[in-house]
Parts: sequence; C-alpha cells; structure tokens
Amino acid sequence: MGRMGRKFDTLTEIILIDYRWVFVCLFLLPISFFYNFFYYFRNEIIFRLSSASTAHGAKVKSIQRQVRDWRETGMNTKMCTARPGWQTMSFRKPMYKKSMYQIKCNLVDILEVNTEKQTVRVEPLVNMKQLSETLGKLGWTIPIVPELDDLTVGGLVMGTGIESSSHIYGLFQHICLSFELVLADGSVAVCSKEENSDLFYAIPWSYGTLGLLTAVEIKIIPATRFIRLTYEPVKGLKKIMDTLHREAKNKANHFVEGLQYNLDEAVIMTGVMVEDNQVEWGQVNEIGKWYKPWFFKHVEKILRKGEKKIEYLPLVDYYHRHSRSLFWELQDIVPFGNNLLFRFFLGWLMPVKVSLLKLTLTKAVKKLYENHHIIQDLMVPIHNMKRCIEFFHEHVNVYPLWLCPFNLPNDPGMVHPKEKEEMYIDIGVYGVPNVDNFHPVKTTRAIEDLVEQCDGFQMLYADTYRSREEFYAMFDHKLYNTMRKRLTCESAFPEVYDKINKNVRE
Ligand SMILES: Cc1cc2nc3c(=O)[nH]c(=O)nc-3n(C[C@H](O)[C@H](O)[C@H](O)COP(=O)(O)OP(=O)(O)OC[C@H]3O[C@@H](n4cnc5c(N)ncnc54)[C@H](O)[C@@H]3O)c2cc1C
Ligand SMILES: NC(=O)C1=CN([C@@H]2O[C@H](COP(=O)(O)OP(=O)(O)OC[C@H]3O[C@@H](n4cnc5c(N)ncnc54)[C@H](OP(=O)(O)O)[C@@H]3O)[C@@H](O)[C@H]2O)C=CC1
Ligand SMILES: CC(C)=CCC[C@@H](C)[C@H]1CC[C@@]2(C)C3=C(CC[C@]12C)[C@@]1(C)CC[C@H](O)C(C)(C)[C@@H]1CC3
Repeated sequence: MGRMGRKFDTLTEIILIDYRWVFVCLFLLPISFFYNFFYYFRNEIIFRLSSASTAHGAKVKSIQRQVRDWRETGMNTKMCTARPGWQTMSFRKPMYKKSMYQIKCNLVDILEVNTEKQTVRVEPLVNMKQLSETLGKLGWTIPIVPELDDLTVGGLVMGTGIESSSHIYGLFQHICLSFELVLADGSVAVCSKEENSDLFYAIPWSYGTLGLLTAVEIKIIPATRFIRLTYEPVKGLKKIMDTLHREAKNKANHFVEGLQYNLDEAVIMTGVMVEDNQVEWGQVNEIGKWYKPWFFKHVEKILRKGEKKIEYLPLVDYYHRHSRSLFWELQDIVPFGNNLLFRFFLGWLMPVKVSLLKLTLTKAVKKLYENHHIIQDLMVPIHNMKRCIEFFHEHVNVYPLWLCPFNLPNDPGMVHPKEKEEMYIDIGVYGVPNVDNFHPVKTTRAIEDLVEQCDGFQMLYADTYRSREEFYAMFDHKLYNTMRKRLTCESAFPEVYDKINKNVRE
C-alpha cells in the first residue's frame, strides 16, 4: 500500500505511478535540459541584436488581423489565446480552448530595458528565467520574481504572482506600470494609472477576458549579487504569526518567507540585499548548485538544530530556491531526487519542465492527484493566519506549508482588502493529505468557505470548487463588469468564472 493507503490495481498502474521516475529521468530530464539550452541561446541572440522591438509592431498587427477575421467570420465562438493547455503553469489543462477561436500570439521577447526610467518592456510570453537572467547580467531585477522558471509575464498579469518581496511591493500586478492590449473591436489600447486607469485596474485576475495582452512595462530595481539570509526557527503558532507580521512590517527586510513543518514549528527567513564588500565569504552557500540539497530540506535541518543561522546566498540562487524541487512536489515524482548520489550525477539536469510533466500525464497519475492530493494557495489577512492553519491542520495535515506575507493596497479591481491597505499572507498547501477523511471536493469547499469568511482569496491556477455566486462573493466584479460592457467583451471573451471553474479544466 502506498501513502494514504492507496491500493495498487494493475501492474501498469504500478509502473506508471511508482516508476514514473524512470520515465522522468530517462526522457523528461534530458529533453528539458536541451530545450532550456536552445532557448537560452535563441533569446540571447535576439536580445543582443535588439531586433525584438522592431518586430513587435508587426506581431501586434497580426493579432489585430486575427481579431478582425473573427469579427468578419460571424463572431460565432469566443476568443482565447492559442497557447496549448499543457504549456501553462496551472494545475489543470483548460478544456475551453478546444471550442474557442484561438488567437496566435507569438510574443516571446524582451523589448527594451530602460535603466534611466528604471523600466523593462516585455512581451507577455517572456518567462521568469529569461527575464531574471537578462536583467541580472545588467545588474537589475524586477522587484518580484515569482519562483518557477516557466511562469510568464502574461499569465502573472492576467492571474497573479507573489514572492517573498511581496510584503513591500504587493502582487505581480503592483509592479506593472502599463499594459498594451488588443481589444475586442481589434483596436490597440495602452493603459496605466494615469491613462485609461479603469482598464488598468480591471486587467489583473481577468484571465484574458478583457482583451489580448501584447506588452507590459514593469518597474526594475538595482540588484546586488548576494543576499544575507537569516533563518530563525520559531515555536508556537501564535509566535510564528506574530514574528512573520513583525518582520513583514519591517521594510529593511527585502525578503520575508516562512516554511512551517508542523502545527507548532516553522523557520522564518528574512533576507537583505548586500554589496560584495559586506559578504562574509566563509558563510556563502550557493544553494542553486546542482549537487546542493533541496532548499526545504536544508531549512528543515536548521529547524532540527533549533538555532538561528545566517548565510549569504547568490541572489539568483535565492530567487529560484524552490524551482529544482517544485517547492516539495517533486518528492512524489522522483522520490530519491534529494539523494546525494542522484544530485551529484543527475542534479544538473533539474528542474524538470512542468509542461513536459503535464504533457506526459497518464490517467492513473491524474486520478491519484484528483483524490489524494491538494494544491492550493490561500490568501488571507495575516491576523487570520493562525485560525486558517489550525483548520488546515485538522482537515488536510500537509506540511511544509509555504508562508509568504504580502501587502495588498486598496486599488480598484477584482482583488482588494475590505477597507484599507492591509498585510495579507499567502498560505501554500501542496502535498498528500495526511488525514482519514480527506475528500477533494468537500474539503476544498470547506477551505474556500473559511477563506471567504476571512475576507481572503484563492489563487486560481489551482482547483476551485466555488459556484458562480460564491465566486462573485470572493472576487469584486464591479469594475470588471463595467469594463466588459464598455469594451463589448460579452460576445468576444468568456467570463473569468467560465475559464477557471473545475468543470472546464481536466
Ligand atoms: C507522480 C507520482 C505522484 C504520486 N502521487 C501520490 C499521491 O498523490 N498520493 C499517494 O498516496 N501516493 C502518490 N504517489 C505514490 C507515492 O509517492 C509512492 O507510493 C511512494 O513512492 C511510496 O511511498 P510510501 O511511503 O507509500 O512507501 P511504502 O508504502 O512503504 O512502499 C514502499 C515501496 O514499495 C512499493 N509498493 C508499495 N505498495 C506496493 C504494492 N501494493 N505493490 C507493489 N509495490 C508496492 C512502492 O514502489 C513503494 O515505493 C505518487 C507517485 C508518483 C510517481
Ligand atoms: N509564484 C507565483 O506567483 C505562482 C503563480 N502561478 C500562477 O500561474 C499562472 C501563470 O502561469 P502561465 O503559464 O504563465 O500562464 P497561463 O498560460 O496559465 O495563463 C493564465 C491566464 O492568463 C491568460 N493570458 C496569458 N497570456 C495572455 C495574453 N497575452 N493575452 C490575454 N490573456 C492571456 C490566459 O488566457 P488563455 O486561457 O486565453 O490562454 C489564462 O487565462 C498564474 O495564474 C499564476 O497565478 C503558479 C505558480 C506560482
Ligand atoms: C504561489 C505559488 C508559490 C505557487 C506554487 C505552486 C506550485 C507548487 C504549483 C504550480 C504548478 C503546479 C500546480 C504543478 C504541479 C505541482 C504543484 C505546482 C508546481 C504538478 C507538477 C504536480 C504533478 C502533476 O501530475 C502535474 C504534472 C500535472 C502538475 C503540474 C503543475
């Protein structure tokens, strides 16, 4: 019997599920490696030639042409992007793509880095790895670099993005300065806080249902090569909550994150960017090197020792600290991935591409995840953290938990605090539930109810079981509906709910 008392039915199931690592190691890892290698050089050449911004105009025109074609051919179905479902970083594949009018958007390049204005202008399919590498070489970074390499700017704007610098900068949309879109009538619109501000505030969390994004301007800040990271083991749930809140309010901390290992124990990490001359070289830990242990295992060791610890980490390694192990999700797929020998000989092939895992997913594994796995990011005001974690402990009992405080300004749009700017926390629950009565729908719904009572939100890349009315109660649709009417979106794009509910995802 496997974890959670799973019984094996057939030999094929045993091979497909318990020996998935054979397939992952022999095929997916090498393919991921060569794919990354090829794209690295392709992007480097385009960026050096500065050819992207000249080509951008023609790409936008091609999208406008496709939208006009859609209008001329009778507007029979609604539009979405043509990006295949297996490529996205969301948990499920969208089923709506099959029946909709797909707009091809080959928008994969960085258009301009302007260090005077401190901005970078990018196309929406630029991903986090490409952006952080390009900016890093120039000594800059975007203020929030969401973890996983393949997350795209478009997906992060239309959904949302969060990282351990979010206690200062907010969510990914809050570091965006302007959006360029092709609207339902085929025209191009640019919006920012100053220009077309209604549209600007309506875009985040709209999941591509107000227009097709073609460019985004994002703020950049100077980057150092190293950060000083302090690990502090903390005992007691109330103390964990209070420590996180205190550290998040302290703006001298550039990064704040918690990893909780059981109901009572967590390690709170605070990071500060430091210049090279402030680095104590004896305490440098290059956690990004292929042979290093998975980050959450490294932190767990510090917890077991029970002593505060300070280390200096390369900034890039820190940004991608959870990438190699997909937070702690890879341990179910390659159980020996953190083994020293494996790391030493094959670690350099990591991380496996999420898109390839999705592309090669079998029914048996899908069923396993459906019934014995939870993946949720729940965002609640930080003072509700204790209540939520106690509830999760009783109903799922999954550890580690990812704790990431973030500031939520009171801007118009889908997601804002009840009254005024407030410190929230994202609680990431990823793993195999350790309780007897876990029921994917009932348990997730109970969690969603609690989050709603706490004035919180659920990230929509994962499963949501909200009904339409419950979804409206969680996300403020006032500005969104006004914009849908004004831009004649009703005939052109589905509503957000029709793109994210469980019935349209497989
Ligand atoms: C992609 C992927 C996703 C997974 N997701 C989940 C999940 O969501 N939920 C979940 O419960 N498990 C999941 N598993 C399975 C889980 O990771 C394995 O069961 C795990 O490797 C074994 O851990 P265990 O503690 O259950 O080991 P034990 O139960 O102690 O078993 C040890 C080993 O014996 C073998 N074994 C156990 N029982 C049998 C059996 N009846 N017949 C033949 N061999 C057996 C297995 O190979 C196992 O590795 C997943 C596996 C993969 C590859
Ligand atoms: N650390 C973090 O913050 C993490 C965030 N995530 C989540 O992952 C998702 C991002 O994944 P990613 O693979 O990048 O994005 P996806 O391809 O999943 O896109 C997400 C949504 O954005 C829409 N969209 C994307 N590009 C455009 C565009 N150019 N024009 C119009 N709509 C667009 C998509 O519409 P369509 O369906 O039409 O393609 C889709 O509805 C986000 O939802 C994010 O919250 C996941 C893990 C970590
Ligand atoms: C806000 C933050 C930090 C979110 C982190 C979310 C990650 C833990 C998520 C994003 C994509 C994600 C849902 C994914 C999976 C695990 C959890 C991931 C990595 C896996 C790899 C689990 C195994 C599944 O069979 C499958 C391959 C479909 C998915 C793919 C996406």
